[in-house]
Amino acid sequence: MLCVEHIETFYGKSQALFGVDLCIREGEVVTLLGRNGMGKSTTVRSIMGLTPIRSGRIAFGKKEIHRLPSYAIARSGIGLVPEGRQIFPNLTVRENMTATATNRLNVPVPYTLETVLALFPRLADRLNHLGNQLSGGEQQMLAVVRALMTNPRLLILDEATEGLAPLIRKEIWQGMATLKANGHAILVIDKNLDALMNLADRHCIMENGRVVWRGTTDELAADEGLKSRYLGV
Ligand SMILES: Nc1ncnc2c1ncn2[C@@H]1O[C@H](COP(=O)(O)OP(=O)(O)OP(=O)(O)O)[C@@H](O)[C@H]1O
Repeated sequence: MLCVEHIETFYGKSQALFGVDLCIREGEVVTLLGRNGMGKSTTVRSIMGLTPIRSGRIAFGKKEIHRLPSYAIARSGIGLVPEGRQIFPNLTVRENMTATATNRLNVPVPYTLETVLALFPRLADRLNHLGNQLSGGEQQMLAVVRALMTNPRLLILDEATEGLAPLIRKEIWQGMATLKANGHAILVIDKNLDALMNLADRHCIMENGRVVWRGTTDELAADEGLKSRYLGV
């Protein structure tokens, strides 16, 4: 579904990615792991065209996307929940959910207010509140819901649970587990390794702009050294 092949990305003269490869198949949940500053967000920014790659190739389905502007990449079916929950603060929760809702890819059963609220029931009581009246966790759920309302084929979460209370985090992971059970493909970056081990099929560990390890959850669980070496846990 998503195929990232040997991409190199720069910030000005400074190279951040050195030949990153990453593949996500239909229905798969894949993580990008690694300490701070290793290139996880840059990989996501590269996929979304926010920091265009300098070399390599990115294909989504049958289409090459790496030369497209980021709005066109999003329209091709990738929903990003970026770091720092960028919801509309002066729109209500309901308006936030419907403002960008679309079904461009003609998904047979598109998300509706009801189906996304079933994933995050907490938001149902808040429909008429303004975005800026929500707690951080509720804003993050709203950011996920807003991405889902565009009916993406792939959802990307970049640090979606950063700084949230454990209970709220749990609710977000539960929502993600339901999405996975429904066959949704998800790329997830998070520091919450236990939750990721429960959720994900495969993991890629990044160090200094390269993927230095990839494997299944069982393989990651079996290798304590890996965790202390690359993840600091
Ligand atoms: N806007 C930017 N301008 C210049 N350099 C940047 C910029 N954003 C990131 N970098 C650099 O690119 C490298 C990769 O950073 P990136 O944010 O992708 O890492 P990360 O693994 O996502 O870490 P974090 O968890 O801290 O977000 C780092 O060396 C970082 O300093």
